[in-house]
Amino acid sequence: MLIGVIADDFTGASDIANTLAKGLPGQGGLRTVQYLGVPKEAAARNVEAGVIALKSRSISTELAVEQSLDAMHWLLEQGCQQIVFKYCSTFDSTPGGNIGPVGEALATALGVSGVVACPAFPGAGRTVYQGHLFVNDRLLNESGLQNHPLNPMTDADIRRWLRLQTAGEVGHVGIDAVRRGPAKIGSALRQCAEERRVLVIVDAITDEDLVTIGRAVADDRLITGGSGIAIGLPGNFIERGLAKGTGAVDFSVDGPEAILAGSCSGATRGQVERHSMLHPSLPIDVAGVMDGSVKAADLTSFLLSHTGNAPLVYSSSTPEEVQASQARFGREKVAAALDDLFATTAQELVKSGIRRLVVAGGETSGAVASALGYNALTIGREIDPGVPALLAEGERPVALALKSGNFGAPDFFKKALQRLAGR
Ligand SMILES: Nc1ncnc2c1ncn2[C@@H]1O[C@H](COP(=O)(O)OP(=O)(O)OP(=O)(O)O)[C@@H](O)[C@H]1O
Ligand SMILES: O=C(O)[C@@H](O)C(=O)CO
Repeated sequence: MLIGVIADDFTGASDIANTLAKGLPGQGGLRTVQYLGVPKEAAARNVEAGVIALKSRSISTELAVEQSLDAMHWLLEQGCQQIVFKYCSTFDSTPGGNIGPVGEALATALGVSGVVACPAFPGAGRTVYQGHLFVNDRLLNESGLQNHPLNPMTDADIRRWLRLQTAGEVGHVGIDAVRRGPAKIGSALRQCAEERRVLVIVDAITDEDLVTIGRAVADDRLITGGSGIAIGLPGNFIERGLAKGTGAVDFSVDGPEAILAGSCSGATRGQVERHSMLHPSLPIDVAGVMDGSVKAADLTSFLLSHTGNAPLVYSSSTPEEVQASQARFGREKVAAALDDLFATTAQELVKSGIRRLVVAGGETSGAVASALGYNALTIGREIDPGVPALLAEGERPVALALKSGNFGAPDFFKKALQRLAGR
């Protein structure tokens, strides 16, 4: 294993696994596997990039640091030369959140400083300019992310947001330095290290900027960012003859299908609206879930009775509805109840023979993937930017798409089911 990634949620892990497996056009990517939590056993020998999916974005800082360090140790034991800490391209975290503390703890453990922190993912509209994060043409705090159910993002200046979480000062390398090339980026990062700035927000607006940053950090032990930061990394190893460039695995799994959407993000709500016009779809009554009158069995029987027609169940709601439920039942309680519901539903679905499963939302996907107990998922072809097809191998293979809330085209659900079946 050459590159080891510690991802703070499940869909984020799939996202960066997709980038590593895809690589750059004409160059190829790395043979990549996504692990659900820190594996107990050694990785298979042909794995070139290992991505450990944690569920550490919204847990206590202490636990997030502990789990991330465990993951780092396992990855180093597998031979990794480079560790990447993957967080959300919209920098999802609270002011007391985990990006800063985990980044600093990994840097201390690896004895490094002046470490890149860059959430840019231009393919999904996320760019960093003058230390500010944009989603398409909007500042982060005006992009809809200010209404996120778990971590409302209310400041687009991610230097300032990160500084709320870190022990030390945060550095910044602007786009001018990035455009002057790898050597300039390297010297700017070294300067930050000399000033004892452990984490350094680096501007990036295009994929080319990210490739340039990738070249600048070819020999760095630690890199942090969104999936975009990995665009240039496979090439460093392929060019040196250390990786073969074989990348994503082609597979197809046909059979009964289901879609579960727990994300309330704008893109998912659009996908739900579009899909439910033409396919059997069941909205989840959140109050019913909270009083115990809506159960997993209700969701399962709906989905199983409509297989063949791409059935969907969803809790996705508008920001106003989410706020009303949270005010009535408590933010954590309602999230836990829904995550549990989706997890149990997924277990029952797979037991009943579902072979293709599409899940929308990072927390929701985490709950589902943990409940299904898959240890390792092979990375297949990209469905939409940031979302690969995943394969849980075994006697009865199950193909999955774990979609970040804000990812995917409006017709994502249908497209994902087709891609999983190799169509
Ligand atoms: N109707 C609802 N009311 C309140 N909370 C909800 C509702 N539907 C879902 N939730 C909770 O909101 C959270 C949504 O987070 P999730 O990570 O799944 O989606 P997301 O944040 O859009 O995706 P990502 O993290 O990939 O960007 C989950 O914990 C889920 O249980
Ligand atoms: O980086 C992103 O936007 C996604 O991979 C993600 O982490 C959303 O949960």
